[in-house]
Amino acid sequence: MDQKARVKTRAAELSARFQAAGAVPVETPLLLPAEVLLDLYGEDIRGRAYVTSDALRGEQMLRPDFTVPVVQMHMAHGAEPARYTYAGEVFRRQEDDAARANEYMQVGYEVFDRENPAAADAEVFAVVKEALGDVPVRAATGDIGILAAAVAGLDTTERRKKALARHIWRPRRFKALLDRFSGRAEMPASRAKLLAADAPLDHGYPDIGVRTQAEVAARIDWLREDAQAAPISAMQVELIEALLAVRETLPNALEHIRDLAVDMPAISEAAYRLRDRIAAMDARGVDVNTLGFEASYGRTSMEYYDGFVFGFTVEGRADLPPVATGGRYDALTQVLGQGREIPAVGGVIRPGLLVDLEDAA
Ligand SMILES: N[C@@H](Cc1c[nH]c[nH+]1)C(=O)O
Repeated sequence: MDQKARVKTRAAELSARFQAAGAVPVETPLLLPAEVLLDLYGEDIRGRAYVTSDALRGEQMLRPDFTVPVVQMHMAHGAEPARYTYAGEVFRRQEDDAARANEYMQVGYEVFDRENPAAADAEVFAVVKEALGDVPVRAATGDIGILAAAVAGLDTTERRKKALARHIWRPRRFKALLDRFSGRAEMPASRAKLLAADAPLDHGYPDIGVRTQAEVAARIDWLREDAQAAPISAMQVELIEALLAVRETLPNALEHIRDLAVDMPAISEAAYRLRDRIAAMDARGVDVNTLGFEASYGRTSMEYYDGFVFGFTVEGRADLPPVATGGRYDALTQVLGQGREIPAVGGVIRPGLLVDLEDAA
């Protein structure tokens, strides 16, 4: 059998497994409206989606994933609770590694259930893990909700918190902002000059940039206002950095995070959710004592994640993308829900990688 046909067969097996776990098979269009949906993925995918124009329908893109169209479909006419599975191709441009596929299959499992989010997290993780069988993978878990709560709890202006929350996904920019907001980094001379000028927009040459004068003025206003705000305290910065550095087994991570929560009460709720998730995973037979938790895990993937995140990577093969990934995306259901929302979590397996690994075994 040729390789593509084998991958399809393997995908059908995975899909059958997910159906046996309670999921209903669904299909989504290959072409999606880019103007409405592309921003929901965040910067990485926005730069990597194949977008084309259509005179009648506006910008269209080749499906970069299934989660967004499945959420859209569920919010339009799905009954609750719901479990879905899908199998098909997704498309993402590769920027630096031509050897990586720009078109590959995903088989997914998504749970929309408001009853018990911790149990749903554990269910998705366990179902995906079991479907991976014996291939030598290493699992990592994280929680975007803990980071978001820590940022929301900072003692600083709303705008700064918003800026930091937006940059959770870009660790270097996040760090640079934190340095700036805490006064650890000096303001660059060029900016100091800009903020000091009376009429910074009267620069004497035509506007050729992508921003309008009004946008530039608004940005300068915010930089001025920000320059007046009190710095974020050194202690709060240290707490955030200590949190970002948490990287140990789940039970140890929980303990560590609870310690941090003493000085950072804003993360207490999220720490309870982590505790409940660990208990739910344990109840599903996951060996939580050896499972890793990295607070920074998932900070470079889909920007719709806002809670539990996980991935399975191939042991000793850092060159390969993860063979399975997933996470919780409660807020996405609200964005696409037109007034409705439902907690939701899911994950995908790449059957193409699985076939390669099984061949190599
Ligand atoms: N859609 C995600 C995986 C996922 C499914 N459900 C939740 N997350 C991806 O393609 O990376």
